[in-house]
Amino acid sequence: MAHSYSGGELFNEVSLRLAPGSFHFLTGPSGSGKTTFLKLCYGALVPSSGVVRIFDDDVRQMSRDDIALARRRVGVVHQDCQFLDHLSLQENLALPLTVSGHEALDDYANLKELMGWVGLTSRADALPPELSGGERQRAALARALIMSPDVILADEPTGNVDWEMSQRLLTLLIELNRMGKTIMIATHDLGLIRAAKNHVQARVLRISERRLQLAGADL
Ligand SMILES: Nc1ncnc2c1ncn2[C@@H]1O[C@H](COP(=O)(O)OP(=O)(O)OP(=O)(O)O)[C@@H](O)[C@H]1O
Repeated sequence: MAHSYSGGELFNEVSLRLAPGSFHFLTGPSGSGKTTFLKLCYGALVPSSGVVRIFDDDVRQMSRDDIALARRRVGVVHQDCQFLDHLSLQENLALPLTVSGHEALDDYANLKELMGWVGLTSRADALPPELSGGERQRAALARALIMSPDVILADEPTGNVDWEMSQRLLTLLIELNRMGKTIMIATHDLGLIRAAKNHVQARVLRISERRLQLAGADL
């Protein structure tokens, strides 16, 4: 698969399969294409050439409805964690359930349980602008989990938080992987990757010179 924007080719000859239950890190310099790669993985972009399959289906052959259905199985933790500022945190998190008319949360009995899991019970009624950076990051993770996804793609989930909070978020992501979820984390933070490797078998991929390369053990 290859992808270009009008500014030029970002990567070519990229080939990757995210095996169910695997844990991957995606790293590379700023602007190398990490966010773009994640967008290709969840069907927000189609590749300029080659094939991207989401759960075995070729994105190009999928209707918008097919992609929307597949997207329910993929939780995305966005870099900029956008929330609706006039709704409480709890209301924001419930939105995907309301919009889809579905009751997901299979791994958690209810929204309260999920909020407890990410340590945000006491902030349920807060408005998003009232949350700290770390609370927003945990809220973004919780929102990605509402539809009980099989795969979690996290774009810099520990950006803008201190080391202790990034460890807390990492612990949550490792716990999700132990529950059987497939995880891919795009990050600049090599310290985070090193910390993770003490607890989970993770492959580290690096976008470099328009290729996706397996990073060496010397990270
Ligand atoms: N929609 C777009 N149209 C044109 N160019 C884009 C678009 N989105 C991203 N780019 C460009 O593609 C390149 C890769 O962007 P991307 O956000 O994927 O990189 P990144 O590795 O995630 O960067 P960072 O680490 O800074 O978040 C950048 O040069 C960016 O300006």
